[in-house]
Amino acid sequence: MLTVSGLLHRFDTADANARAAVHIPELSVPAGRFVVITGPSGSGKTTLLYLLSGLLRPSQGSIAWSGQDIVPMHEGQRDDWRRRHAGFVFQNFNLIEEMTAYQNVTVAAYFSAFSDRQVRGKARQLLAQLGVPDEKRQISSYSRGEQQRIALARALVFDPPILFADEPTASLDITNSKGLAEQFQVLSRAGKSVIVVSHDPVVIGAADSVIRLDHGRLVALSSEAVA
Ligand SMILES: Nc1ncnc2c1ncn2[C@@H]1O[C@H](COP(=O)(O)OP(=O)(O)OP(=O)(O)O)[C@@H](O)[C@H]1O
Repeated sequence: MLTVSGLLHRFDTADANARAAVHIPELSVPAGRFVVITGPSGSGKTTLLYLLSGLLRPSQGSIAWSGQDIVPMHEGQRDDWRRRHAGFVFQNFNLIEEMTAYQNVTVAAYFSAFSDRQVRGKARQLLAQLGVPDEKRQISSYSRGEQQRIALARALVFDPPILFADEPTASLDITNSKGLAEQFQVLSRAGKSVIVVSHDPVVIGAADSVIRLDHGRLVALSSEAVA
């Protein structure tokens, strides 16, 4: 369960009258939902995603995941919270070119509490499940759709309860976009909270709830799941 209260973020901290990039008085989302954040360019979508995932600390307000407010946490505590709770998928995949698919999925294991064996098994299982050929070749030789699925496998390797994605289908064709949107549905049905910034009608159409922003404010909610 996500509960947001009095959330406000200004990038220009010197000017108290500067327009807030994000201002959301109240929002709550039950756990295990596939939620899309959409809206025009500059409306605050990425800023909201970064706030909800603890990558950015708001100027004011609280952001509680399962009752735990991440805003008062020190940076190290927030890093630790993210490691244990969140996976990320980005528009440009952010994969390491010189590594294989499997190495990309397992690279963060060095910094985790998981055993090598657990991570190795999970990585192979995810690559197989997502239909990515697990071969010893460089990332650049994989198709864009395969690269995004490798990035998804990497985000899921520690089995986080929350998945964040920022425009994950922006460089995919319609078939791969549909495939990824279906994966998000599968993950949310399995109990994960999936929070995705997207303009893509395919992704928006697949979501349980849609949060529409304009000038940093929530202007529409598509479902009663979000209140
Ligand atoms: N680091 C920053 N410093 C100052 N202003 C910022 C910063 N990051 C974002 N902004 C501003 O905050 C507002 C919201 O930006 P944000 O990137 O969240 O919008 P968006 O809806 O994700 O846009 P797009 O769809 O174009 O990616 C914009 O006016 C942007 O210029």
